[in-house]
Amino acid sequence: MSTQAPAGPRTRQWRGVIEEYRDLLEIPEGTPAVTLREGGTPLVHSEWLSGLTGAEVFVKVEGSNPTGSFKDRGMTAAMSVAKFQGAQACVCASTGNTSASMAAYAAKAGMKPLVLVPEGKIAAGKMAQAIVHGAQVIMVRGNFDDCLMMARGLSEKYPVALVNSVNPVRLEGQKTAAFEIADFLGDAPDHHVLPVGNAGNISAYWLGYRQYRDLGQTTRLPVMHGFQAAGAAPLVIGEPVPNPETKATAIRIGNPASWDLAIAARDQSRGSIASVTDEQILAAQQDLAQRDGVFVEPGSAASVAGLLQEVAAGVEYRGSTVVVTVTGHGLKDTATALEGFSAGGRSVVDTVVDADVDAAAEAAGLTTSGLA
Ligand SMILES: Cc1ncc(COP(=O)(O)O)c(C=O)c1O
Ligand SMILES: N[C@@H](CCOP(=O)(O)O)C(=O)O
Repeated sequence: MSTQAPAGPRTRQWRGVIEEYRDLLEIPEGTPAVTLREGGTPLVHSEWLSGLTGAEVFVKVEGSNPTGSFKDRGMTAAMSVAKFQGAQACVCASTGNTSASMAAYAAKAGMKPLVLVPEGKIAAGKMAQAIVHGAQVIMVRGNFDDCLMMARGLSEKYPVALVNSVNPVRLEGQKTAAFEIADFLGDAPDHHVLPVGNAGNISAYWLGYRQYRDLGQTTRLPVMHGFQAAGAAPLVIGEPVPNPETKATAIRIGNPASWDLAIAARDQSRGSIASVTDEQILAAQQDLAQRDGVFVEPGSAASVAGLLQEVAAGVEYRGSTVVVTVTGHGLKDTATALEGFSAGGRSVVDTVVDADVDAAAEAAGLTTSGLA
């Protein structure tokens, strides 16, 4: 161990995606950043998924953003521009994460946040975020698609900025995840796997990958693999789903706003958009948590479930580089995670003992020479 003090700071502070990539973003010149220093999220090597696929698999952990999801990348951009253009209030429809993110950035910007959510279908953690950040939350008797129709209507009729991903500035912010991945790997990956709901994110990644390739920052484009929940898979069946249903409430969306952009990303990359069941999603959530130490929410685990499904079907990844985006933090929806845990046949609380060291050791199967 050195006895010398370090010469200077070991790390510089990450400045947030606008300041890190401003010259690559289409936002009005001179827009001051409303930022919580989002982005710069970990790209974690997965020994588990690499072993299964024969590829080098990395997990892009977007739950490490300030409000716990990838939405923050888009929200810093949309809210910065809205504020710069004089908006005093903002609105979004949400399955939870967009509202949590918008509420936090509205607080930072000093704007009034108005949230429209499908009644009874938002995970408790996300709802708490929106409320605690001071949003006015309106519950709608309907699904996300109804809420988005209302949010669009409100922004057309009243002076409120719409910050869902139909606002193109949101995609500008979200495409920075592709830049970060390419910067870290030194090139674009061969394959990119991610969950798809309203379809803004797959569109944003594709925008980012193409921009970097066109600028000569990368030599190739990845094949995009999107995954929807089986009960909410309009892009897979090729038509809107009037009553989408899935335990992965984040992606409980029947008529994605960025439909055409997502199909373009799929086709231009010679990729695919397929579906996975809720059982596969919850199993993948547990596996990722227990094998790689990354706890994600169910909607995020659709990407991991999708990769596992492709490997089981014999899709060949050997020798390639694969990035799997996991979009939101597991702590946002502990109820569904624990439900999935019990459904897998395990009791949530394993054991209760008296305050006694040996009783705890016995319950844990520990002996003085190791594990029993
Ligand atoms: C955690 C999570 N994952 C994935 C998605 C899907 O992203 P997108 O709507 O951009 O397709 C969402 C929101 O829809 C989400 O909240
Ligand atoms: N999962 C999203 C749905 C809205 O998506 P957006 O990207 O269009 O804002 C959410 O968290 O609300």
